[in-house]
Order: sequence, then C-alpha cells, then structure tokens
Amino acid sequence: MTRPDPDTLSLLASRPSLRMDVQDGLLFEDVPLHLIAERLGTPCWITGAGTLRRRTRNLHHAFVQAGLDVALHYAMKANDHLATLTVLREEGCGADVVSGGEFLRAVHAGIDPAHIVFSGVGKTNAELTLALRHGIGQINIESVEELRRLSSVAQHLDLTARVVLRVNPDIDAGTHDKISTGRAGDKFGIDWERVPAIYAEAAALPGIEPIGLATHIGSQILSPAPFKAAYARVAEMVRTLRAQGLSVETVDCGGGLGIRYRDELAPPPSALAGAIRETLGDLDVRLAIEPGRWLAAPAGVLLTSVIDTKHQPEGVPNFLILDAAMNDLARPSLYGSWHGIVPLSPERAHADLVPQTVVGPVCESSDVFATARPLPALQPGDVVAILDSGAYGAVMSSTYNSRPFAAQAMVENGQWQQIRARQPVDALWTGEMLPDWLETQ
Ligand SMILES: Cc1ncc(COP(=O)(O)O)c(C=O)c1O
Ligand SMILES: N[C@@H](CCCC[NH3+])C(=O)O
Repeated sequence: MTRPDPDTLSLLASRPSLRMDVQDGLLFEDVPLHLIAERLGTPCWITGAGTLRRRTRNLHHAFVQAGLDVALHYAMKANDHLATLTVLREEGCGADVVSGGEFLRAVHAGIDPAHIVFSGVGKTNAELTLALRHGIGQINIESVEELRRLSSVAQHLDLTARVVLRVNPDIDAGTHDKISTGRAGDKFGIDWERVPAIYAEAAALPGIEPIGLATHIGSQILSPAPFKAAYARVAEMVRTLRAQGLSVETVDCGGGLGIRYRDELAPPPSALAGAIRETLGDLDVRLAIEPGRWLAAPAGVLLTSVIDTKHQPEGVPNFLILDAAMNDLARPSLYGSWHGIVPLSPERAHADLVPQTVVGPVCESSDVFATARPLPALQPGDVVAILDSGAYGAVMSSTYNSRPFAAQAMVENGQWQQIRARQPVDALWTGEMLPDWLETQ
C-alpha cells in the first residue's frame, strides 16, 4: 500500500512554530526565513529557542499532571550547540552526556555538573577522571569491567562516584534497527541476569556508591508499550535488589520518545508519563528521563537552495539538486529517514505538486533526501526548509567532499541572530601537516 506524503499545508498545520505568510513566506517563530537565507547563505541550520522552551515545558507539565517529579536530563548528543544548551539550562534541564567533550560543553554552557549524567558504552579513564573532578552527579555504568575501572579511578582521586547501572531489559523498542539499544545482544546495558551480582559488587567496591538503575531501549519510539515493558522489568529489578538488602534510590528512564516526521502517530508525553507512573510510580525512587529528539528535532530546520533541476526521461521523477547534502543532514542516507521539505516562497508552496527526487551534491548514490516526493516545480536559487532537523542534524555533519560546516542561526519571538559562522574553506585543512619528505609548492 502506498503511503501518501503530507503536503505543505498539513505539514505546517501540525508544527506550531512554522507558518506560511502570504508576503514573507515561511516563518519560523515569526522570523521570515528568507531573511536569514539571504544574509547567511545556505545551507544554514536554524534553531528555534521558543520551540525548545515550549516543548520542555510541555514535557515537564505532562509529568506534573501525572503526579510525578521527574528530572529532565537533556540528551545533548541530539543538538549540542551552546545556545541550545543555554536555552535548555534556563528551562531547568540538566544534561545526559556521552563523552568528555560533551561534558565540558555542558559545563561551559553553565549546566551544574551535579545535574549531569555520564552515559555511553565506553568511557575512558581520562573522561571518568574529568567528570569526577568536576563533581558529576551520576555515572551510568555499562559493564562490570567499566565499574571496576571506575572504582580504581575514583580511589586514585580519593573521590566517590555515584553510580547507576544501565540494564539491558531485552525489549525490542520497535524502531529502526540502527537506533535500537535495549535488545539482548545490543552493545548497550548490562545483561539482565548479571545485574543483581554486579549491583552487589558495586555496593562493596571502594570509591563507588550505587544509587540506582537506568534503561534506554532506543530512539524514535512510537508506542508506549515498549517503554512500559522496559520500565516494568526495571521495577521488578528494583524490588529484587531491595529484597537483597541493596539500596536503590533512583531510576533513570532514558530517552527515546518519538516524534511525527511524516504522518506517524507519536505518543504524547502524557503516554510516557503514564507508562512511568504505572510501572515505577509507587517505588519511592527519584525519577529522571533523558529526552533528546523530542525536545530538539522540531526546534530545527535546515535551509538549503536549489542548485539545479536535472530533467529525466518522461515518467521518471526529475532530480532536485540542493546545496545541502548527506554530509550536512545524514539521517536520510543513514536510516532512510523521511523529513518534510517546504519551499520558503508562498507562491511555490501553493503550486502544483510533481514527484521529484531530492538529492545533494555529494558523490554517493545514497545522498538522497527524498525519492519521488511530490513538490512544486522549483528553480535554481529557490530555498527550501528541511523540517524537524534540530536533532541529530548539525551534530552529525561532516566535511566529507571538503564541504565546510554550515552556518547556524537561532530564532525566538520574531528575532534572529547568527550562532555559528560558516566554516571558512581554508579551515578544512587547518591542522593538516606534510611529512618532511614532501615538498610544499
Ligand atoms: C543513553 C541515552 N539516553 C538518551 C538518548 C536520547 O534519545 P532520544 O533522542 O531518542 O530521546 C540516547 C540516544 O538514543 C541515549 O543513548
Ligand atoms: N542518530 C539517530 C539517533 C541516535 C540516538 C542515539 N542513541 C537518528 O538520527 O535518528
């Protein structure tokens, strides 16, 4: 069965931060996007601060409504720009980090290390040392090997690490294979059967204070059922550990809440809150979540201009060649992800639709943003916005094909400002050196 693509009007109808104005074209948080494209050029990422704030408040509200006090630790891998982190800090978020670099970025953005959780399947001694020295609030441990290593790092520093064991509940999140993390055999989390013994070992190890459990089963999850199943298992483990006389104070429920990119029926935050309340609500534990995509994805668009329209034989969709590519937004080429594409110009947005295959200039056949997508006929120089690219967008960019990192701007309440310079071309080879036996020209 073919799945129809939503048209511009229906895409915009479900995105309150975006609006098509008859004169100014596509507005994001009341800023005409063509102004930014004209000033900064394309490709250019735009982050909506107001959208970040609104979504954080909505998420928080859903938990308050469910009678739960849940800390929000923003998974900054989704979008780690300092301006994004600053907005989310202002909204009361801590951070979930997965590297020493992310940790220092979060601290640089003013996030209190006590409100930072260090996740990730491989943390080096240097990263653990850095985090402990700064007084990190929680380290999520992924294996007994890492636990023992952390114990010696902490002892060496004469510090105590507050540790949460990330458990692998063996639940299929029903999402894309490449972003599933909670099945037995995935590299993440501690095998279910080994958790009680490892928790007991943690309680006995010097420099370690085990304070709870964490789980994160994947990303872009579109049903409350896998969340509920995973949290029910975690609740069962909390009871098992307590029955052994071990103290469990906190449960970190991870991230993963999905959003509507195309026509998905994404569960509202109240469904996540309900799943947590039902399974963990009466355990007397401190609760936290680690949302990334849900907060950041709809708060970002990528502006890109048409370079050419490449005509194809009758019956074959023409190619629309953009100046953004898979090195900028990797998701479509990596996961076959669908992103809405909306022209900035009001006339174009309302024109007849013809199927077009939207590609970037990178020399890879997978550099495709959309296949046979119904879009209005566009001309070279026309600018389009690729929607919902605020999470796992700019952060996953590379300079493949010697394409510089794109510029970035932030909008809020009708105002806008540049937040990242376009990378100068000669910065692409900064840091490269020639060995002595080669001659410079
Ligand atoms: C440990 C952990 N927490 C939180 C997240 C954020 O996930 P999402 O962006 O789907 O909310 C991730 C990424 O999947 C993760 O690995
Ligand atoms: N990069 C993925 C999400 C990965 C989540 C990280 N654990 C995406 O763009 O959908």
